[in-house]
Amino acid sequence: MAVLTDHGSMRNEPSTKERIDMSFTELASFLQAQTEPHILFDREYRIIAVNSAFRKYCNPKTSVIGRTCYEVSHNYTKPCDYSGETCPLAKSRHSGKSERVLHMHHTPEGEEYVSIELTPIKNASGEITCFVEKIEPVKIAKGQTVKNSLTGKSAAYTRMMNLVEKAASSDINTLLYGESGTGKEVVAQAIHRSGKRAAKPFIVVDCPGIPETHFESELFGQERPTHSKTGSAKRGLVDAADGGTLFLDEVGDLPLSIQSKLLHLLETGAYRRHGSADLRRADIRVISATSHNLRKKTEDKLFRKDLYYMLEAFPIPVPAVRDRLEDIPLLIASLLKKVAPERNLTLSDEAMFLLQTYSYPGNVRELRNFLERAALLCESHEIRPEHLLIPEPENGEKPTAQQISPDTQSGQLLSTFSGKRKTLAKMLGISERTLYRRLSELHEKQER
Ligand SMILES: Nc1ncnc2c1ncn2[C@@H]1O[C@H](COP(=O)(O)OP(=O)(O)OP(=O)(O)O)[C@@H](O)[C@H]1O
Repeated sequence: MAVLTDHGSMRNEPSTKERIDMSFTELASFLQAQTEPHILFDREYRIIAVNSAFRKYCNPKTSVIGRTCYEVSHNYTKPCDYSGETCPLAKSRHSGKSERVLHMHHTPEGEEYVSIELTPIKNASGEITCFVEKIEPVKIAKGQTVKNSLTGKSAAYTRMMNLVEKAASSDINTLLYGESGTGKEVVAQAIHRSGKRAAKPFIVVDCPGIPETHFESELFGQERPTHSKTGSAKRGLVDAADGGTLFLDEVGDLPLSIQSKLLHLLETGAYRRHGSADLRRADIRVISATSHNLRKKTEDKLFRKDLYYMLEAFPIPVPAVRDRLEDIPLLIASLLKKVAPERNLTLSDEAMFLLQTYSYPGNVRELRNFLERAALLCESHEIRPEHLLIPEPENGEKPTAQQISPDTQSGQLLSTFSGKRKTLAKMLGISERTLYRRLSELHEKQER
């Protein structure tokens, strides 16, 4: 097939058969011509070749050839799926097809999310001989763990990040739903900051916090009273958000009387200040959040159906902490930088164990509270269990070795616990030898 090259001339694109017959050298030369970072791997995760764009992106101090992708990109000693992440190579080896995933990579600027497209290369007998990986940095999540932004690399959080990235590239009405404290406002801010309205205001409407009698004037503004000489007109939040984003937090609490006016604004871009007949215009993007079942509210006639469908054009579930337990160590690191930036606090293995086995009904907010309190109570550099004041589990049960399976909290803990295995065994009430046996059983189950 003839295709147009970057320089405007025509060249022949190799047929599928020719591609399959390509030697590694020819593949490496193909990669070199690509503008995005590309890597060529063998089946054992070892890097065979990289292009110049990859060297620029990764800026390695020593050669990466012969090293593994998980070591170079993640500083891991084992493939990503052993560390609780999705591994595109393992997926592609299994499916025989191209796989696309969002991953967090180590780069000279810190950790950043990248979109990975991995294509298996097959020989003439149809066997996969190597893989080509294309890496595209994702703007939305740049510098997640170091900046005041989104933190997480679990499967549930990565699924959300994929949607967040898409929402940020458009102006579509977005509804974030998830339990209280999961970080819906943080996600809304990230969408705003990564979109084309980033330089314009991000205005929060705290729906439960505004009394119904004041809602209209707060949201749409108040005209100057006709007979008043002293009073002045008041700008509303819609006006303040002009050009930017209006974030409707707990939108289910929006009074019914306001819902029709908001619907009119969303449909026409026009609204009236309270006490005025003049139409005003606002160019806003709306992101809403709810921790309640909004659909149920529409069935109970507490929320207008037409407004619900308008607001939920692009729904994004924000996962609860219990559905992304492997993110806890990352969240702790990120939150400690916020709550005690000067102190370089660390956690004892026992404290880490407690935080990784708690159920978090209050989600990230609750984790943040534990750490804020611990930072106050802890006078040294190490947070210990007595500084955390974690409530006892309601049923009084501590995790046991018997509960360890890939989908239980203890199973997750085994894969992600960052402290010493000796402490973990002690906290679980088992010997180190049993712990290692459980761990290898777990890996075997995950491999299948
Ligand atoms: N991914 C994250 N990384 C770091 N901190 C986070 C993250 N998500 C949430 N937080 C912190 O958790 C707290 C709660 O976040 P946020 O207010 O966004 O949650 P919410 O879901 O909007 O809560 P609510 O439903 O109660 O309004 C905040 O202190 C926020 O800084």
